[in-house]
Amino acid sequence: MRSWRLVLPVKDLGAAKSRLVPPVGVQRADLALAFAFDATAAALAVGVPVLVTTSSSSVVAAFRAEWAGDAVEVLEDAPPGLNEAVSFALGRCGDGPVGVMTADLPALRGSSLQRALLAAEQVPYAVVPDAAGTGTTLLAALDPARVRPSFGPGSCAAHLADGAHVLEAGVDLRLDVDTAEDLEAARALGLGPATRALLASAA
Ligand SMILES: Nc1nc2c(ncn2[C@@H]2O[C@H](COP(=O)(O)OP(=O)(O)OP(=O)(O)O)[C@@H](O)[C@H]2O)c(=O)[nH]1
Ligand SMILES: C=C(OP(=O)(O)O)C(=O)O
Repeated sequence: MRSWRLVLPVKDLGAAKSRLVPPVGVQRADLALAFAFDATAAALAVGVPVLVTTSSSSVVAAFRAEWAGDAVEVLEDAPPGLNEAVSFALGRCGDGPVGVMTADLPALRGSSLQRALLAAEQVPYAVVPDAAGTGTTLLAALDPARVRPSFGPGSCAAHLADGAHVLEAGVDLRLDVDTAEDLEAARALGLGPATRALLASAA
Protein backbone atom coordinates (compact mmCIF):
# COMPACT_ATOMS: atom_id res chain seq x y z
CA MET A 1 0.00 0.00 0.00
CA ARG A 2 1.17 3.53 -0.70
CA SER A 3 1.85 6.06 2.08
CA TRP A 4 -1.60 7.37 2.86
CA ARG A 5 -2.45 10.04 5.42
CA LEU A 6 -5.84 10.45 6.94
CA VAL A 7 -7.48 13.79 7.66
CA LEU A 8 -9.90 13.41 10.55
CA PRO A 9 -12.24 16.35 11.26
CA VAL A 10 -13.40 16.51 14.87
CA LYS A 11 -16.06 18.95 16.00
CA ASP A 12 -16.13 20.77 19.31
CA LEU A 13 -17.24 18.15 21.81
CA GLY A 14 -19.88 20.35 23.39
CA ALA A 15 -21.70 20.65 20.07
CA ALA A 16 -21.02 17.16 18.70
CA LYS A 17 -23.51 14.38 18.00
CA SER A 18 -26.57 16.48 18.75
CA ARG A 19 -28.85 13.85 17.16
CA LEU A 20 -27.52 11.10 19.41
CA VAL A 21 -29.45 10.39 22.61
CA PRO A 22 -26.74 8.77 24.72
CA PRO A 23 -27.31 5.76 26.95
CA VAL A 24 -28.14 6.58 30.57
CA GLY A 25 -25.04 7.67 32.49
CA VAL A 26 -23.03 8.53 29.37
CA GLN A 27 -22.20 12.07 28.29
CA ARG A 28 -22.68 12.83 24.60
CA ALA A 29 -19.34 14.65 24.50
CA ASP A 30 -17.52 11.62 25.92
CA LEU A 31 -19.13 9.40 23.30
CA ALA A 32 -18.12 11.72 20.46
CA LEU A 33 -14.52 11.68 21.71
CA ALA A 34 -14.54 7.89 22.15
CA PHE A 35 -15.77 7.45 18.56
CA ALA A 36 -12.94 9.66 17.31
CA PHE A 37 -10.38 7.76 19.40
CA ASP A 38 -11.61 4.44 18.00
CA ALA A 39 -11.43 5.75 14.43
CA THR A 40 -7.90 6.97 15.13
CA ALA A 41 -6.82 3.67 16.66
CA ALA A 42 -8.09 1.74 13.63
CA ALA A 43 -6.05 3.92 11.25
CA LEU A 44 -2.90 3.68 13.38
CA ALA A 45 -3.31 -0.11 13.61
CA VAL A 46 -2.70 -0.34 9.86
CA GLY A 47 0.07 2.26 9.81
CA VAL A 48 -1.94 5.21 8.51
CA PRO A 49 -0.95 8.49 10.22
CA VAL A 50 -3.78 10.75 11.29
CA LEU A 51 -4.12 14.50 10.90
CA VAL A 52 -6.85 15.77 13.22
CA THR A 53 -8.40 19.05 12.14
CA THR A 54 -10.41 20.99 14.68
CA SER A 55 -11.20 24.42 16.02
CA SER A 56 -11.75 23.12 19.53
CA SER A 57 -9.14 23.47 22.26
CA SER A 58 -10.71 20.60 24.22
CA VAL A 59 -10.33 18.28 21.23
CA VAL A 60 -6.71 19.40 20.85
CA ALA A 61 -5.96 18.71 24.52
CA ALA A 62 -7.71 15.33 24.51
CA PHE A 63 -5.92 14.09 21.39
CA ARG A 64 -2.51 15.34 22.51
CA ALA A 65 -2.95 13.61 25.88
CA GLU A 66 -4.17 10.31 24.42
CA TRP A 67 -1.90 10.01 21.40
CA ALA A 68 1.37 11.62 22.48
CA GLY A 69 4.21 9.79 20.72
CA ASP A 70 1.91 8.24 18.12
CA ALA A 71 1.53 9.18 14.47
CA VAL A 72 -1.18 11.70 15.24
CA GLU A 73 -0.82 15.37 14.34
CA VAL A 74 -3.36 17.89 15.55
CA LEU A 75 -4.13 21.00 13.52
CA GLU A 76 -5.70 23.29 16.06
CA ASP A 77 -6.55 26.43 14.15
CA ALA A 78 -9.10 25.07 11.70
CA PRO A 79 -11.99 27.36 10.88
CA PRO A 80 -15.43 26.31 12.14
CA GLY A 81 -17.46 24.10 9.80
CA LEU A 82 -16.78 20.59 8.59
CA ASN A 83 -15.88 21.33 4.98
CA GLU A 84 -13.87 24.36 6.03
CA ALA A 85 -11.87 22.31 8.55
CA VAL A 86 -11.21 19.62 5.94
CA SER A 87 -10.07 22.13 3.31
CA PHE A 88 -7.81 23.75 5.89
CA ALA A 89 -6.12 20.40 6.58
CA LEU A 90 -5.87 19.45 2.91
CA GLY A 91 -3.99 22.67 2.28
CA ARG A 92 -1.46 21.68 4.92
CA CYS A 93 -0.89 18.01 4.34
CA GLY A 94 1.59 18.23 1.46
CA ASP A 95 1.70 15.85 -1.49
CA GLY A 96 0.78 12.21 -1.59
CA PRO A 97 -2.36 10.17 -1.20
CA VAL A 98 -4.83 11.43 1.36
CA GLY A 99 -8.02 10.15 2.88
CA VAL A 100 -10.62 12.26 4.62
CA MET A 101 -12.71 10.27 7.06
CA THR A 102 -15.47 11.21 9.43
CA ALA A 103 -14.58 10.48 13.04
CA ASP A 104 -17.94 8.99 14.02
CA LEU A 105 -17.00 5.41 13.12
CA PRO A 106 -16.68 3.54 16.44
CA ALA A 107 -16.89 0.07 14.86
CA LEU A 108 -14.17 0.75 12.30
CA ARG A 109 -11.54 -1.95 11.83
CA GLY A 110 -8.15 -1.07 10.43
CA SER A 111 -8.41 -3.86 7.89
CA SER A 112 -11.48 -2.26 6.30
CA LEU A 113 -9.78 1.10 6.03
CA GLN A 114 -6.69 -0.55 4.57
CA ARG A 115 -8.76 -2.43 1.95
CA ALA A 116 -10.59 0.75 0.97
CA LEU A 117 -7.37 2.75 0.60
CA LEU A 118 -5.78 -0.04 -1.46
CA ALA A 119 -8.78 -0.02 -3.80
CA ALA A 120 -8.60 3.78 -3.94
CA GLU A 121 -5.10 3.53 -5.39
CA GLN A 122 -6.71 2.42 -8.68
CA VAL A 123 -8.57 5.71 -9.23
CA PRO A 124 -7.72 9.39 -8.78
CA TYR A 125 -10.59 10.16 -6.44
CA ALA A 126 -12.96 7.92 -4.53
CA VAL A 127 -15.85 8.02 -2.08
CA VAL A 128 -17.20 5.52 0.43
CA PRO A 129 -20.94 6.06 0.98
CA ASP A 130 -22.28 5.83 4.51
CA ALA A 131 -24.56 2.96 5.52
CA ALA A 132 -27.66 4.90 4.43
CA GLY A 133 -26.10 5.44 1.01
CA THR A 134 -26.66 9.20 1.08
CA GLY A 135 -23.73 10.47 3.13
CA THR A 136 -19.98 10.03 2.97
CA THR A 137 -17.63 8.38 5.43
CA LEU A 138 -14.41 8.43 3.41
CA LEU A 139 -12.97 10.41 0.54
CA ALA A 140 -9.65 9.26 -0.88
CA ALA A 141 -7.47 10.91 -3.49
CA LEU A 142 -3.99 10.38 -4.84
CA ASP A 143 -3.59 14.16 -4.94
CA PRO A 144 -4.94 16.25 -2.05
CA ALA A 145 -5.77 19.06 -4.47
CA ARG A 146 -8.36 16.79 -6.13
CA VAL A 147 -10.54 16.66 -3.01
CA ARG A 148 -13.42 19.12 -2.96
CA PRO A 149 -15.23 18.32 0.28
CA SER A 150 -19.02 18.59 0.17
CA PHE A 151 -19.85 16.89 3.44
CA GLY A 152 -23.38 17.37 4.74
CA PRO A 153 -26.80 16.03 3.71
CA GLY A 154 -26.62 14.30 0.31
CA SER A 155 -22.84 14.44 0.29
CA CYS A 156 -22.39 11.11 -1.46
CA ALA A 157 -24.27 12.32 -4.55
CA ALA A 158 -22.31 15.57 -4.46
CA HIS A 159 -18.98 13.74 -4.35
CA LEU A 160 -20.06 11.38 -7.15
CA ALA A 161 -21.16 14.35 -9.25
CA ASP A 162 -17.72 15.81 -8.68
CA GLY A 163 -16.14 12.73 -10.25
CA ALA A 164 -15.38 10.51 -7.27
CA HIS A 165 -15.54 6.76 -7.94
CA VAL A 166 -17.61 4.80 -5.47
CA LEU A 167 -15.69 2.28 -3.40
CA GLU A 168 -17.16 -0.86 -1.90
CA ALA A 169 -16.33 -1.03 1.76
CA GLY A 170 -17.05 -3.00 4.89
CA VAL A 171 -20.08 -1.91 6.87
CA ASP A 172 -17.81 -0.92 9.78
CA LEU A 173 -16.33 1.79 7.56
CA ARG A 174 -19.78 2.87 6.43
CA LEU A 175 -21.54 2.92 9.79
CA ASP A 176 -21.38 6.53 10.93
CA VAL A 177 -23.14 6.85 14.25
CA ASP A 178 -25.61 9.72 14.36
CA THR A 179 -28.46 8.20 16.39
CA ALA A 180 -29.09 5.74 19.21
CA GLU A 181 -30.15 3.16 16.59
CA ASP A 182 -26.83 3.61 14.80
CA LEU A 183 -25.02 3.09 18.11
CA GLU A 184 -26.91 -0.17 18.65
CA ALA A 185 -25.93 -1.29 15.14
CA ALA A 186 -22.30 -0.43 15.86
CA ARG A 187 -22.47 -2.30 19.15
CA ALA A 188 -23.77 -5.38 17.32
CA LEU A 189 -20.93 -5.09 14.82
CA GLY A 190 -18.27 -4.69 17.52
CA LEU A 191 -17.21 -1.38 19.02
CA GLY A 192 -13.65 -0.17 19.34
CA PRO A 193 -11.99 -0.17 22.78
CA ALA A 194 -12.65 3.45 23.75
CA THR A 195 -16.38 3.34 23.07
CA ARG A 196 -16.68 -0.12 24.57
CA ALA A 197 -14.95 0.99 27.77
CA LEU A 198 -17.06 4.14 28.04
CA LEU A 199 -20.32 2.22 27.69
CA ALA A 200 -19.12 -0.47 30.11
CA SER A 201 -18.24 2.16 32.72
CA ALA A 202 -21.82 3.43 32.71
CA ALA A 203 -23.55 0.05 32.62
N1 LIG B 1 -13.44 20.24 12.64
C1 LIG B 1 -14.77 20.09 12.50
N2 LIG B 1 -15.29 18.85 12.38
C2 LIG B 1 -16.63 18.75 12.25
C3 LIG B 1 -17.50 19.87 12.24
N3 LIG B 1 -18.78 19.42 12.09
C4 LIG B 1 -18.71 18.09 12.04
N4 LIG B 1 -17.42 17.67 12.15
C5 LIG B 1 -16.93 16.28 12.15
O1 LIG B 1 -17.39 15.68 10.95
C6 LIG B 1 -17.77 14.35 11.17
C7 LIG B 1 -19.21 14.09 10.77
O2 LIG B 1 -19.97 15.04 11.44
P1 LIG B 1 -21.50 14.92 11.76
O3 LIG B 1 -22.06 13.57 11.62
O4 LIG B 1 -22.14 16.02 11.01
O5 LIG B 1 -21.35 15.09 13.32
P2 LIG B 1 -21.93 16.06 14.33
O6 LIG B 1 -21.98 17.44 13.77
O7 LIG B 1 -21.14 15.82 15.54
O8 LIG B 1 -23.39 15.46 14.53
P3 LIG B 1 -24.79 16.24 14.59
O9 LIG B 1 -24.70 17.24 15.69
O10 LIG B 1 -25.75 15.14 14.88
O11 LIG B 1 -24.99 16.84 13.24
C8 LIG B 1 -17.46 14.06 12.63
O12 LIG B 1 -16.16 13.55 12.67
C9 LIG B 1 -17.49 15.44 13.26
O13 LIG B 1 -16.68 15.53 14.42
C10 LIG B 1 -16.91 21.17 12.37
O14 LIG B 1 -17.58 22.19 12.37
N5 LIG B 1 -15.55 21.21 12.50
C1 LIG C 1 -21.52 15.02 7.29
C2 LIG C 1 -22.00 13.86 6.90
O1 LIG C 1 -22.50 12.96 7.76
P1 LIG C 1 -23.73 12.98 8.71
O2 LIG C 1 -24.85 12.35 7.98
O3 LIG C 1 -23.17 12.06 9.76
O4 LIG C 1 -23.95 14.38 9.17
C3 LIG C 1 -21.95 13.40 5.50
O5 LIG C 1 -22.41 12.26 5.25
O6 LIG C 1 -21.47 14.12 4.63
